[in-house]
Amino acid sequence: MSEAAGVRADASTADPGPGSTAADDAGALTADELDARDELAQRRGDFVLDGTVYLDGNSLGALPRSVPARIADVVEREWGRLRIRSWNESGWWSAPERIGDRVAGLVGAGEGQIVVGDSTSVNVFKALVGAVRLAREEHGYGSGDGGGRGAGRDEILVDAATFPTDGYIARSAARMTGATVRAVPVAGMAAAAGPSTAAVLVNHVDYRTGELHDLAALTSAVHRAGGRVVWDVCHSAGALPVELDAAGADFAVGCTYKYLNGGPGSPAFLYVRRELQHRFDTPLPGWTSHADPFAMSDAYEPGDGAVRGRVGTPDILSMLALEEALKVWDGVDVAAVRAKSLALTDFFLRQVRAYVPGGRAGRLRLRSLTPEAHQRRGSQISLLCEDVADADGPDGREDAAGARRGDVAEDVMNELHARGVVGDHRRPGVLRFGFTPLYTSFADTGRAARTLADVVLERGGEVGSRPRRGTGER
Ligand SMILES: Cc1ncc(COP(=O)(O)O)c(C=O)c1O
Ligand SMILES: Nc1c(O)cccc1C(=O)C[C@H](N)C(=O)O
Repeated sequence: MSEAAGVRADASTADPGPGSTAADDAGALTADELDARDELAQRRGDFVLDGTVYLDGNSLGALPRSVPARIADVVEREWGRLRIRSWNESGWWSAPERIGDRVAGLVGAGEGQIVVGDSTSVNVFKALVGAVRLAREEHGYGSGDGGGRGAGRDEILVDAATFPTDGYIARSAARMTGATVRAVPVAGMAAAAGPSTAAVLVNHVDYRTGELHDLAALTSAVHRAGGRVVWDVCHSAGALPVELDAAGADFAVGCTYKYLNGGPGSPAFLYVRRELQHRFDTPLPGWTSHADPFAMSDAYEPGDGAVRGRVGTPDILSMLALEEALKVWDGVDVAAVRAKSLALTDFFLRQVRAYVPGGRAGRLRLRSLTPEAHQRRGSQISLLCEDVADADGPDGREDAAGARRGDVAEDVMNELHARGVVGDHRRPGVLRFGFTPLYTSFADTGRAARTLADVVLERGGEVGSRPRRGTGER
């Protein structure tokens, strides 16, 4: 048995910290025991993995084994031999809605409400402008861009910690619609929504900290204020139950290359709630969203249903890679994925705390930015890693001259990569570890925690001082 696999995750010796929810049955089990009980364990074989511990599926998911052969078939047979016939005979034309329905099942949406295509950034634009236009129409200000200024419903609230692209696009959407943007921390968003709120744009899980926000409660609050809400579910789709329909979400966007494993740059998705679809006034009314695209008419007449979210020709190769990748979800219950995700992140935190007691590793300090409470935790753990011997404060900040000093977290992550543990680093000072329950094992997780401890203790000047059996290892 490897050392990592033999680590006992004993909640009584690890220090789970205030508010911890770690004292569960799993707390007394080793990685091997947890892997033996894991009902998703056999899914790991569906992916191409090597000897590294891959904890970066929240940026780019691993390759499902069946994708290369499917792509070869699409290229050689569907494109190479069937050529133009494939738009109909191979189902290329209807792929955005067909694959949208497959994604729908993973994000709590009924069929006919999701279309796959474009990037998340482009879909944020469609959804946000659509939401502003809808809110204005509902409040009698007309849907004309710019027509709402001063008349009310002229504000877009954006998650203050948003992934940057959402904020950039929101500011452009605001300029186009004559609205203004206000950045608000998600915790204050419900209170901030009011009579001037047209639309609210929120990340379901914070990409930097891994904090999970309450989609249902915030959606209700925005609705009570008369606004419309757009959820960015990039970091929750495929990681935890999203429940778009049940929450009454208006719009949602998400990417498919993270927990859905669609591949680099795989198409994103757009959800428009069924009752709103006929009033969705897209700012990008491309020809493939037309009611009769091949009429090639001068006049735009929007199609019905999810098709209205389309723009131009679908990116078939990426889209069909995604469709194949989604087959790993056949027979998988998202609730089981969530349960395993929480068990993995609990296990990781317990192990790190046991190996680096008090988060102190000589001159380095580790502190979790990810909420302890399960209902507020996504599927990643973010650890702030600072060099406290640095008199000017946390690494990575700008000094008085505006120069960015070295970020010790970046060095630590580079060293983790060199030792076969792949997470990522976000400035300043954040080590991110994403846990994809379909292919991450508890043995992987134990090895990652142990390697992290080795690296920070060495870097912090406490070489070789990691407790070898601090968590009750056998
Ligand atoms: C929350 C979030 N939104 C949007 C994006 C950007 O998506 P894209 O680059 O596919 O447009 C990302 C990641 O890149 C993200 O994490
Ligand atoms: N989309 C990415 C890319 O094209 C290159 C590198 C990283 C990404 C990411 O997805 C980053 C990710 N959204 C994040 O949460 O930081």
